[in-house]
Amino acid sequence: MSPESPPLAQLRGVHHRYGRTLALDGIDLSLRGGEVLALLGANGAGKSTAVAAMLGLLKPDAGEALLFGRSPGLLAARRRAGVMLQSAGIPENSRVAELLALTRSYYPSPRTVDDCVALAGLEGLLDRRYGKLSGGQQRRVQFALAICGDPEVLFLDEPTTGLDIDARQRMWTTIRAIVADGAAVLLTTHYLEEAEALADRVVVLNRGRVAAAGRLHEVRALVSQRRISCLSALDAARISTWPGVRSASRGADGNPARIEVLADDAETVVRRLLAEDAALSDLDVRRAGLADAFLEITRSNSTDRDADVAREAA
Ligand SMILES: Nc1ncnc2c1ncn2[C@@H]1O[C@H](COP(=O)(O)OP(=O)(O)OP(=O)(O)O)[C@@H](O)[C@H]1O
Repeated sequence: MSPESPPLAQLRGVHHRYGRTLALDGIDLSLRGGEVLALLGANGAGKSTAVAAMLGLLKPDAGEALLFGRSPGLLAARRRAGVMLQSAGIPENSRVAELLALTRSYYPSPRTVDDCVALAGLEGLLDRRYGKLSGGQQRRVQFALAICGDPEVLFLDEPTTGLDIDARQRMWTTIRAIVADGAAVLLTTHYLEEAEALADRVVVLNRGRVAAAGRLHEVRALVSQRRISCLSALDAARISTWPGVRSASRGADGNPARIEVLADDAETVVRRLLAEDAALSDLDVRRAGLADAFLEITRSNSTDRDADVAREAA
């Protein structure tokens, strides 16, 4: 993937309201071949609305959506894209094999049925009626329908919700293989470890605006905090009052001997920990993960926005 390659899917300055609710407030997004872009945000942040606009399922009030440089409503553009949405609207009485055959028929050069079964984990499910499958099995069928056309762009709206760990890992493996072949994937997820495992780039939405965007490590680096972990008998409540410490807790990983400290100034805090507890052991210091970054970005963004609103109201 090169930053110069033209975007396969794009939103430009998109605004959208549902009645009085401002769902998208000037969003720019672009998705290029060979990358996974993770769209993150709290409930109601605008992720599904952004995906719907990219697919031409809703017409934004302002701005434009482009799929392969064209209107996303055009059949020619849609036949190069695969979609897995939260509400699938799949007929319950149909058998999985029929659903797969019908969806494959929409695409010019679909994957073989065997490939779809292997990639989506549909072994033993082809003769079953969709409505009789478990939630996780239905999710796998939806994934198979999304990838069966061998699409160049794949939209996955919370694809692994309801999947067990094995099924989730398998879907991740398939997504990685599809991207390695040059496709682009737009993924919305509430599982930050999913974004961490798959995404090249991350866009964090907050109240319909882009709160942060960048490569995974750049977004993570927006958070200067470090997570310090060690075995120590020191009092966690007392550590949490030290300068440079955001929080301290004991036994977070189930081990009552372990203390975890979230610190802005890791070096000073580590020096003091070592000075106060000569028996301290198993020290580990790491950059805060995407989950910490996400929380901090959305929290500080909300605070800024609240301040804006308060200023406007004044
Ligand atoms: N059809 C609709 N009619 C009215 N309001 C809507 C509609 N769809 C979404 N909204 C509102 O628009 C905002 C953005 O919703 P959206 O579904 O895009 O968020 P999301 O980030 O996908 O949330 P979630 O993580 O819960 O799926 C929310 O305030 C939501 O209540």
